[in-house]
Amino acid sequence: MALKGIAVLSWGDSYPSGFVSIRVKNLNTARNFLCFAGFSGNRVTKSVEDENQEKPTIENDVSRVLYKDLSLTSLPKPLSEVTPNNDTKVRISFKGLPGSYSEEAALKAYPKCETVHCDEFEDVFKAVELWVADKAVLPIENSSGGSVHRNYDSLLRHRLHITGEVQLVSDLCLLALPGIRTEQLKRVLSHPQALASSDVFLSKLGVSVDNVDDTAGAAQYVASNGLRDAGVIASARAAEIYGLNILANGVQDDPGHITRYLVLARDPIIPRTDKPFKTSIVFTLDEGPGVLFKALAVFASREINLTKIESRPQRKKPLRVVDDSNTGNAKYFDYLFYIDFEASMAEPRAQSALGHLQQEIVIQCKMQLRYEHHLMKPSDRCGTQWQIWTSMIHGRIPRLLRNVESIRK
Ligand SMILES: O=C(O)C(=O)C[C@]1(C(=O)O)C=C[C@@H](O)C=C1
Repeated sequence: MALKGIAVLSWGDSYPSGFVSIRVKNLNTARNFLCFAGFSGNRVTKSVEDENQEKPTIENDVSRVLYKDLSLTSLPKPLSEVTPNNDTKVRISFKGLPGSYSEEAALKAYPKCETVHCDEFEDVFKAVELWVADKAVLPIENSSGGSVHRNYDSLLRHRLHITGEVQLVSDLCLLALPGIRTEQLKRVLSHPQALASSDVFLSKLGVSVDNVDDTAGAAQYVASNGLRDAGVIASARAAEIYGLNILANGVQDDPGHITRYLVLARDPIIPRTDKPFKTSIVFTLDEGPGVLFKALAVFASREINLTKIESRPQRKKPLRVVDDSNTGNAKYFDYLFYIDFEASMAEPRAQSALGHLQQEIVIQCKMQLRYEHHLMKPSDRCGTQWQIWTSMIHGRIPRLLRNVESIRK
């Protein structure tokens, strides 16, 4: 596994957010229920960094591309090197090459950050877990393709906390080598999502399409191989970095095509009420009529707005009844339900909603919130990751840390 390249870029904003993890267990059915929750601010409101900073230049971008590979085997880095202070930049890991939309999202959130590009989503998480990066920026859904399911699944397998959210309107461009005209293109390379999002435009072009891992990777590939018959769907920044021309911009079918990214960190933030917060939870429910309805009603009855609901099969126990014998037994998938709602866990209505969910919808459940009291060092990361906040809210201490670990595997 290799993390390739580090970049320094600009702009952004960050959100206050914290992260909550809830775990519930239905003792009646001996079925484990897990809730897993987070906070994230629901919109970028203000840059945390000085806006009068030096803007990115081609020289900076090229040097970024030329950064030598980072090997995770040499990690973790000493704390002093990775802890941002007045003199050091926040390091943000993302999937893709410099010039990808994920990097743009990282720069939107943290204008002066140093970006750490990773080949795989797993590496994006690991970069933060191993202290190569301070935070990660991860696409979680987009307005045309919906949820990025694998990243929902990955959230449960890793120890990171959701601490913010960034939304990026992607202006998709058609790029090609200098001197190449649109009529000369026989194929177009890009990330499958970017290709899908510009389907109408590409159909009119009458070209074949090739999937590549990320939009900037496609730009780099065409540029470095001198492919004269190939175009790329990528950002204007990718054109600048890899020396391609922009033949057309705004080629996405939906002009307002938005990708929503999560900001992940090793430490959660403390829930507050002075800014808009979003809380994310994940749980499983017992089978039965109206159970999901009752679970959602705990929010509706408190006028808590839900912004997202997603369900994913529970991998460790995907089926409730397994019967291929045609005897009439139904097969049920066991699902994890992910819900985002607009409220801070510092608000009594959010506490009471989750308390209600815990006490009445999911019987005898346990709940815990992830909370970090102090800066973690690599050595005590595991031990302090799961500080108990539940006792402050619910007057009891969760006892199921072990099970929380197991659902991640
Ligand atoms: O390939 C990139 O540039 C990415 O950042 C990834 C990604 C995605 O994962 O959805 C982000 C936004 C674009 O619309 C297409 C691809």
